[in-house]
Amino acid sequence: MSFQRLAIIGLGLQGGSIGLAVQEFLPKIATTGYDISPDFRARAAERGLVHTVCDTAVEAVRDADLVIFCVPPGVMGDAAAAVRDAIPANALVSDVGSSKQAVAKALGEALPDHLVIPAHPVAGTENSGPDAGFAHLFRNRWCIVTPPEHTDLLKLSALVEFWETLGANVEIMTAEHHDLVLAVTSHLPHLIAYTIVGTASDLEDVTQSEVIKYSAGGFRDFTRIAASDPTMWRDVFLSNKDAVLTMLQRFTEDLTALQRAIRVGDGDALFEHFARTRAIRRSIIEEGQDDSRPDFGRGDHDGTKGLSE
Ligand SMILES: NC(=O)c1ccc[n+]([C@@H]2O[C@H](COP(=O)([O-])OP(=O)(O)OC[C@H]3O[C@@H](n4cnc5c(N)ncnc54)[C@H](O)[C@@H]3O)[C@@H](O)[C@H]2O)c1
Ligand SMILES: O=C(O)C(=O)C[C@]1(C(=O)O)C=C[C@@H](O)C=C1
Repeated sequence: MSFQRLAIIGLGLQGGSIGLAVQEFLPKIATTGYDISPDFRARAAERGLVHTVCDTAVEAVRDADLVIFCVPPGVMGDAAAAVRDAIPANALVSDVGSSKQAVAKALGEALPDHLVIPAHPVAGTENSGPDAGFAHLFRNRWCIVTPPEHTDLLKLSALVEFWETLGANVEIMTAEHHDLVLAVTSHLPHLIAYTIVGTASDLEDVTQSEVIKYSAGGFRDFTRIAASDPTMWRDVFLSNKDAVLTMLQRFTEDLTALQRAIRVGDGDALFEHFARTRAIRRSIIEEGQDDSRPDFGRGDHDGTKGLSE
């Protein structure tokens, strides 16, 4: 089976990118969309993020055979509950939330009579809103699908094919495993970036604005991450609390070990650690997952500038 009518709820970075990607790679699918912000709906229509921007969510989902919720994790349940009676009974419901157990629970409770197969494209930028989306966001990125047990295999494979056609490499895992893995690969790095940028800013009396002056170095990379959407990231940390706290505990222990190595002058320990992490970075690049793309997601709406094929 393949989908014919997609409804996207939330027309920001993710929703907008899905809308544009579908128009480019799955042009036979008719797309409708809704965003809670009237200004964003107007902008989404201007940019043509979907074929039809609707004034209500009910209108957007009414004829859909695939509905994807692209709203912050904390409002997934409310956004779904608002359209419970309007989503056709045989439609597949999915989402793009960055945490999976809490979002799956919220969607399941809001839509007890619908089939929900959650997903998470591990692809994004620090930008948000209807101007942030671009069609190639998912190209060569992972999309993790976390189906419930005993799910409809036909619909699952249609969803996998959908994401693959948008350019993603799909991986299937449990929501629990997803949340643990993403806690360390995505959520913790964001927490660290938010922390270091905040700390540096708090220290401005000491550094006399040198934070800004010298931020062309490694610090600049942290400021990009720390510019990510506050609403979304508040919700990610609250909705993946247990896994994040587990990983934070481990991280703190490792940081303390490095702190000790510096204090006692254990150069070997520091060198070994840094050599290991350098090798990790190089293996990521060898696997073709390097993301140091010039202009990646920074307003070119294409994301391809500077990309070598
Ligand atoms: N930003 C990333 O890098 C990234 C990557 C992968 C997944 N995600 C996930 O995707 C989802 C959306 O994130 P985004 O980056 O597109 O955020 P975004 O802020 O760009 O877009 C979210 C949109 O949802 C709208 N919205 C909020 N509440 C709504 C409601 N009740 N009904 C309809 N629209 C509503 C907002 O107005 C906004 O336009 C989140 O769950 C996030 O965890 C984000
Ligand atoms: O590149 C970025 O700006 C991102 O933060 C993208 C990123 C990530 O951590 O990798 C952020 C959140 C997601 O849910 C998925 C992707």
